[in-house]
Amino acid sequence: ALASARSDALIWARDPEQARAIGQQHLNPRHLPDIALPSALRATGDFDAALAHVLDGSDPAERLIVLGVPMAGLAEVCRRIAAALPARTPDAPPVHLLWTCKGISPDTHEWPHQIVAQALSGIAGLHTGVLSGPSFAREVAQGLPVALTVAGRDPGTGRAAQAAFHGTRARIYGTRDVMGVEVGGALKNVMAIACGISDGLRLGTNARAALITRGLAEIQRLGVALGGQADTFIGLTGLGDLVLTATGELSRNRQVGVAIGQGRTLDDILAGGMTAEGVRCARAAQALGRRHGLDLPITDAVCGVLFDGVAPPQAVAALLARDPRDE
Ligand SMILES: NC(=O)c1ccc[n+]([C@@H]2O[C@H](COP(=O)([O-])OP(=O)(O)OC[C@H]3O[C@@H](n4cnc5c(N)ncnc54)[C@H](O)[C@@H]3O)[C@@H](O)[C@H]2O)c1
Ligand SMILES: O=P(O)(O)OC[C@H](O)CO
Repeated sequence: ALASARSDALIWARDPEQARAIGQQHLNPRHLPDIALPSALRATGDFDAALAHVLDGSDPAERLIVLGVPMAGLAEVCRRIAAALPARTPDAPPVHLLWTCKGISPDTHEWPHQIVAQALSGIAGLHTGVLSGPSFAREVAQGLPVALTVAGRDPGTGRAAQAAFHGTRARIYGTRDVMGVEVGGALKNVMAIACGISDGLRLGTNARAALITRGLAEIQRLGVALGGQADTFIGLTGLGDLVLTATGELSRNRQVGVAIGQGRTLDDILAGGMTAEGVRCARAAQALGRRHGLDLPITDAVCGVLFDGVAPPQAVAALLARDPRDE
């Protein structure tokens, strides 16, 4: 998206072959082989050179790093940045760092901002935030319009992202509710698996609408308990991303659910190495809910089906048989 309007966009890829294909052929053969990337897009396999390129930027929009790695790679990339960043004085020009990953660490139950803080806090002039919202990578790469939200403690981070993306097909909103944005991004993946299972079982569009609506209530319940703002969950990073992921055929989390509803096993579905963050974070979401004494029935049902051998029709029957309650 950035390279559609800027000549200074540079991708770092850890695989030099991938960097060469993106930088020279303007193609991403592994993930989007049929889409021509902007000719202005440059790429490198040299991590230090990519970092130096950002530090050389003359304004905050140029000194912006966007980490497009999954949860599993976030800590490692942040540690690499911490190790490679030259010592900075408090008056050094600000650098803004965003991450796009949506999830919870399955082992430690940490949120992305906590993982980033562990690796990068205390570095002078480095401001961090999360970039989230309804955004299938394929559609972004095709240059189709997209609206996203940046959440960061420093309002300058949202402004830097707005300036960087201005003139592209991406519109950026700002908020300071990092926790609310991260809970929405992580939990919508679990709800997309639930909707996929329902659709794989051919339970109909009424059932899907019910899962989206009650799923949103569940996301908001957990998010508010963890300190997020209730309004955030009806914005782009909550309702917006939930609707996209629960209904859009491009969603990998939804695809996992559909395949399970159709009778395939999780091991079989994930054997090709697909990234489906909802699978990795469902248990952590369940554990956090229990720790806070919250009722998260759809998350419980997804965990039951994914990990505890509960048959999908049995999970549906259990959800329907719950005691009646007010909405
Ligand atoms: N794909 C989408 O449509 C989309 C949209 C918005 C947000 N997200 C979120 O962004 C994150 C990344 O998603 P994705 O689909 O791009 O994932 P992906 O699995 O395609 O990985 C993206 C890139 O990160 C690289 N990578 C993985 N671990 C790394 C590491 N330790 N160091 C360096 N590079 C590493 C991969 O090789 C790949 O090139 C996920 O959390 C996802 O939920 C994805
Ligand atoms: O393909 P998914 O299910 O990981 O969803 C991708 C993005 O998170 C949609 O905003």
